[in-house]
Amino acid sequence: ARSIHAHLTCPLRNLPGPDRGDRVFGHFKLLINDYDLTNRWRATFGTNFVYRGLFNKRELYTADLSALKHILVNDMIYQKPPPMRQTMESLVGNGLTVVEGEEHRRQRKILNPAFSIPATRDLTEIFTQKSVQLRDLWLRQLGHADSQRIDAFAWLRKMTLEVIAEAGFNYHLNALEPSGPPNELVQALEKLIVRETPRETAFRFAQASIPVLRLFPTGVGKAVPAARAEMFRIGGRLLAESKAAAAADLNPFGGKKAARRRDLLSVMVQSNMLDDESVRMSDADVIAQIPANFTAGHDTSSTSSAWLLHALSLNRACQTKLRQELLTVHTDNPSMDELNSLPYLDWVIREAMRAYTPVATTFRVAMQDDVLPLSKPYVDRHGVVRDTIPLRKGTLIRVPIEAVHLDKDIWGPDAHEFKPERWECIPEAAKNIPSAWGNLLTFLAGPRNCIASRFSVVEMKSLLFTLVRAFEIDAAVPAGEIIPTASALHRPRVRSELGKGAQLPLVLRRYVPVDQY
Ligand code: HEM
Repeated sequence: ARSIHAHLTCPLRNLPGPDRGDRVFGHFKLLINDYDLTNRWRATFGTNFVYRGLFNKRELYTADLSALKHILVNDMIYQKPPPMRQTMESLVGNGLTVVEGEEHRRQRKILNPAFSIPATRDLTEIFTQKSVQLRDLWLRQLGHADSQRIDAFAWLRKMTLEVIAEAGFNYHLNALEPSGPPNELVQALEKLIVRETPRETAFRFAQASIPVLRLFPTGVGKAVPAARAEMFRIGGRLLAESKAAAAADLNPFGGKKAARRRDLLSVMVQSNMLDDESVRMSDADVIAQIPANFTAGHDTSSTSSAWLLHALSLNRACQTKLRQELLTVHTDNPSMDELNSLPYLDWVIREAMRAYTPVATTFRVAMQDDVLPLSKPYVDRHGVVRDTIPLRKGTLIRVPIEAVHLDKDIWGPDAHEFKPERWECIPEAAKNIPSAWGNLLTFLAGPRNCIASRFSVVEMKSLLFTLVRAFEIDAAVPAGEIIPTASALHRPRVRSELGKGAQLPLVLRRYVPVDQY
């Protein structure tokens, strides 16, 4: 009776939106199969609408900038949804991506120095080294041929995994080494790439609300224990090594001082040696940061870099202009400051992160009743104009990052086009987007923004710097053939080869300066 009453009096019931969906799945099955569905609903119902989640429960979509700002800034009220947290927690333990409230603030304070400007400056050498390694591997594949087709996404996955392992935890993977033995961590992560059926995904979500269902793991749930055990075993070993290195560094009789280690793990270990208890973490919590950052940083980085190359492959003029700028730098190993001094490189990255948003969606749940402010009023199902959205505790909210990036009211009629030059003078409306970087929601905003935004942007700059100076990059399939996956992270795939999963075929040619022909 209580749930029927809650349904009938739900404050979202008057919002516009699609007809109620399946009795059990609501619109859930449609949403996890169709990457464009919410965009079409948005075009029909406007900036704020209601749709149905599992068990036909009403969920809110809002792309209103004031509402989004309110949600993202008030992290104590709006938290990650239990199914999202539960899957992550079972995998990574209590790392930064999982914890909420005061514990999140505490962990974030301890981890922030590892992602500061000086720390990123030190890590740039690793970004460049790995980019050069990838460039040389591609050159070797090209051999004496005029051109070579590659799956750039598969290579970028390996390269970004190496970067995060080394820059994050001083861990050497050799994932880019084609003839090397298989690596234990790569194998652990691969165990997690499980293709779930929509039914299995729905069941996993239902497990968050109905604990007894957790006795029956399926899909990802089945793969998690083995992968988690492996990651924590490796994490424990890395922590022991990092502690030994820090101790050797402190010991005046320990012989030659170890080179100062800047990786994330070393920063945490050093912080644990300070007297201030508020910046100390237990060993278990330190170890939990390793899988937390691997999972948060690996797929996102490879996906973002893939879309960057895709954007350039479709825009030869922009690629040439970028190459001209990059060739003005007379070194193969630019510093972070040299990379940051290249304006066109910066525009290209911002524009690719806008036009091809990697993390397209995230979700929050209201932990208490609240009222969302709106920057523009909306008209409800009965024709009444409303200027706020009241919410009940437990309401799930879809944060449509991609929709904000492609909003014609914000970016103008050419919002869907890739035009780096727009960053010379962005529209006033774009300055109202809540943001942690570049007037975009790529790295979200507020206290839970991506801790590694600086790290990721410099990594992408290093990669483009190295690859665009060496290769001319073309699309291997017609433009409309590359579409995103329907997941929250939009990986690239080929429309006519969906069975192959995520991939990005590209054609490479060695770049030869005109005067060397
Ligand atoms: C271009 C690549 C990346 C993109 C687009 C990206 C995007 C994001 C987004 C949108 C969030 C917020 C998710 C949410 O709260 O719902 C996030 C959080 C996070 N990201 Fe990234 N990320 C990237 C790379 C990385 C890397 C390389 C690392 C680690 C080295 C990393 C570590 C994290 C962590 C730890 C959080 C949680 C922060 C917190 O809750 O305080 N990310 N990222």
